[in-house]
Amino acid sequence: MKKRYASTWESLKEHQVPKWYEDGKFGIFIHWGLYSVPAFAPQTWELGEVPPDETWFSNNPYAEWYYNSINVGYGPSYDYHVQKYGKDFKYEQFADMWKAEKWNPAEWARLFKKAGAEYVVLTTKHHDGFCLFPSEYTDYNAWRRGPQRDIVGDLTDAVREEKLRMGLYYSGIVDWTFADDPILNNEDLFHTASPTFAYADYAYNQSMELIDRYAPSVFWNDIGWPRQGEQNLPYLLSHYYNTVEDGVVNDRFNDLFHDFTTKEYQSGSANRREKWEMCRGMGLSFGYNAMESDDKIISIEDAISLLVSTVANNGNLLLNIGPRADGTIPEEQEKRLLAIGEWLRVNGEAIYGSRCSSRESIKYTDQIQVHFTEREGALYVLIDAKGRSQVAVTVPGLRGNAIPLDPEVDAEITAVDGGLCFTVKNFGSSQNIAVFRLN
Ligand SMILES: C[C@@H]1N[C@H](CN)[C@@H](O)[C@H](O)[C@@H]1O
Repeated sequence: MKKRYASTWESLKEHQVPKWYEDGKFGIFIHWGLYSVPAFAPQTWELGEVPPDETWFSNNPYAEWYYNSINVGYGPSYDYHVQKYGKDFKYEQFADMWKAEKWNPAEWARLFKKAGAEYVVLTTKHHDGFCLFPSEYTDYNAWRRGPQRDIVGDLTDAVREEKLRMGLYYSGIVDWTFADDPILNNEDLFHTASPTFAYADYAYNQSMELIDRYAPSVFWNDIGWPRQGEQNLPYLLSHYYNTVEDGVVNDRFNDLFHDFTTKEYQSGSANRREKWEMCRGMGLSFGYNAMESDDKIISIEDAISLLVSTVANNGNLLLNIGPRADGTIPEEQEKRLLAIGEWLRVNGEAIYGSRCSSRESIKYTDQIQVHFTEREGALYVLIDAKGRSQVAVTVPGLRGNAIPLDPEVDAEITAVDGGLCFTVKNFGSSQNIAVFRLN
């Protein structure tokens, strides 16, 4: 019998994180929109590396923040805009330059499948207010302008064709088509955040549109929810769960409710006792930044290391791609997705469907860490030896027979006082992260 949720916080708190989300572990985030046309941001810091103050916001590395970065009227993006497009060029003009002329949603979905992802989360409306779906509440959308397609619907169909889960991102509290005072600190961010009841109703109505039309498996709200619309949330969320029984929501609803908590780069905190998700771009930006070349984005080894450390601590990794305006995925991003998929094809037994072990990760040095996961009664030992071709680590409290999941891994495991010593002489194709099943 399908559970019905009442529009009360008490009823919503009965919602459990669905098994697919606990098991899935790895998702692909996609930031695509008008900002993909200029595709520019200075390469400065990771979120959380510096305070969210004027220095951050006037040198914002997030290319999807291009509107605000030029709206502040100074800084690298403003200078770039004036030089490339001219002082009088309005951001809204990008709506007729974005054509997505090479976009093939089925190709994207096949790549995400090969990458080993279990779910996808696409921006439906980012802070700039441009919608990637035919909203009844604004003509500022990809059906009427630019691509003249239902981007959300077309990608949802393609993703589900590959038997992956489709999630939708919505910028709940920030929409620069309603309020666009320049943002130079977090106070501005939450003040500027569309301070009207009219906007609160708009956000509620568009969220209902997204739920009723696409039934997303993830409703990924960003930054917060309009204060004036907080009283709408219990109904909105109960409607979501009554529509999408195994749906999940994140923790960006003004700390009022969540299924899982979120980290973003170095910002946010993770508690291994509850489900959380780590999101980041491959470089410093979520939207495509044409300045971010192959040597400026996360290495394959570090991406897999992040996946392993996140999963071992009860998290999911939502790794972002920033497609070009024409609908192609930059080769350096595709290369990383395929390499992660390759690693998961060999070592995924320790990842998918696993659960956090009672054994906490062990950090021997900055380069050498050992993580643990458990699945179906087996313990998995994941040895991450960043940048090393060989390694020998003693893991306390282990005994028994350890088998490498990758037959190309050349390792010796010997019983020593109170533990097992793993001597890995060759990591094979496993990117310096060797996984062993302990029976
Ligand atoms: C996933 C990221 N979330 C931040 C807000 N923390 C956004 O400002 C950013 O553009 C991106 O969408």
